[in-house]
Amino acid sequence: MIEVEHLSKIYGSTPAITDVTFSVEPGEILGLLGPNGAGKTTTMRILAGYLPATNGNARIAGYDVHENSLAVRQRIGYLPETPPLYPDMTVEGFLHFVARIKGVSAGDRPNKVTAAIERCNLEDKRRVIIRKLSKGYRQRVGIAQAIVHDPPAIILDEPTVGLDPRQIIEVRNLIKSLAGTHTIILSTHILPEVSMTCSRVAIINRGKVVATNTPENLMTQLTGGSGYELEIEGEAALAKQVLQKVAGVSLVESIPTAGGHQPQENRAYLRVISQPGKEPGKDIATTLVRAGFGLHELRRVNATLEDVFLQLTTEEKNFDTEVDLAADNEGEAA
Ligand SMILES: Nc1ncnc2c1ncn2[C@@H]1O[C@H](COP(=O)(O)OP(=O)(O)OP(=O)(O)O)[C@@H](O)[C@H]1O
Repeated sequence: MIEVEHLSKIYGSTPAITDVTFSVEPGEILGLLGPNGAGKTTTMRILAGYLPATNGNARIAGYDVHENSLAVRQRIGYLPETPPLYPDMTVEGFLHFVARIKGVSAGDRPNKVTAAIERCNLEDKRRVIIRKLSKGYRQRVGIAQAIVHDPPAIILDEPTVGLDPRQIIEVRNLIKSLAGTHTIILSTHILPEVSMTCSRVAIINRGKVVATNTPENLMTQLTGGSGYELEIEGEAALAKQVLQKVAGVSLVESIPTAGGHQPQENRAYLRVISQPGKEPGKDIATTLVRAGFGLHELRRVNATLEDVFLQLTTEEKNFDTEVDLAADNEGEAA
C-alpha cells in the first residue's frame, strides 16, 4: 500500500534523510521511530505530498506522491505535528469543510462527518467551537480531519505528543481501531508507543533507516534473544571463561549490578545473552556451582525494544548489522 524507495532529501547542503527505503502492507501500522532530528517529519511530509524529495520515489496505493500528488492526497489522511485546525469553526463545521476540500460529494458528507465524529468519540463536542477544546480533544479533531474522507492510508506525525496519560491511551486505542481497514504510518520518539500500537517498526537515525521489522523480531535478531542476569561470588573473568563454554550461551559481559540492587563487595555481576531459541539457564547454574562459584541470583531478563533502540542509535559499529537487517526486510517485502 505504501512503498518508499531510496528517498533522500537535502535542505541546502544538509541531508535530512538519505536512501530511506521501507514498505507498509495493507492494514498494517508501521511506527517510524527515531530521536529528535532523525528525519521522521521530513519523510512523512514527502509521503503526504507536501515536500518534494531530492532523490528516490514513494508510492501510495500505486500513485507516485510527486507525479500524482492530487490522487495521493485524496487517498491519504495526514495529521502534521501541529493539527491544521480552524479555531473559530465548530468541530462539525470544520469536518464538513475538510470533507468538501477532500472531494467528498455533498450527498456523502453528512454520513462521512458523522462516522469520523463517532470514530473519534467527539459526539459531545460536535457543536463546540474548536478554540474551546482541550489539547486532547483538538488532537482527536486532528485525527478526525485525517480520516473524514475515509482514506485507505493515514499518516500521523507524533499523534500523542503533548497529551496527558489518559488521552495518550485513548488516542492509541483510536489508532489501533483504525488498523485493518486502513494502512497507517505513525512517527514517534516514544518506545512504548511502538510496542503498544504498531505491528512493525522502522527505526530511523540521522536520516537513515537502520532496521525494519516487527518489534519482537528486532529484539530477537539484534540482541540474540533473551538472557540472564547473575550475581555470583568469585572471580568475574574466570566465571566469564567458564560460562562462555556453556551450550546455548552467545555472550557473557560484566554489568555494574543485577536486578537494580546495590552492588555488594566480593560479588560479581554478569549478563549472559543466550542464543535465539535456547534456554541455557539450568546449565549456567550447574556449571557455575560445579566450578566452585557461589550463585546468589540468576534471573531471566528479556531484551526490550529500548535495548534495541539504544544499540541502533548510539553505537556506530552496529550500523553494519542494521543495514543487513534492513536489506533482509526489503527482500521479504519484494
Ligand atoms: N526546512 C528545513 N531546513 C533545513 N533543515 C531542516 C528543515 N527541516 C528539517 N531540517 C533538518 O532535517 C533533519 C531532519 O528533521 P526532521 O524534522 O525531519 O526530524 P524529526 O525526526 O521529525 O525530528 P523531531 O522529532 O524533532 O520533529 C534535522 O537535522 C533538521 O534540522
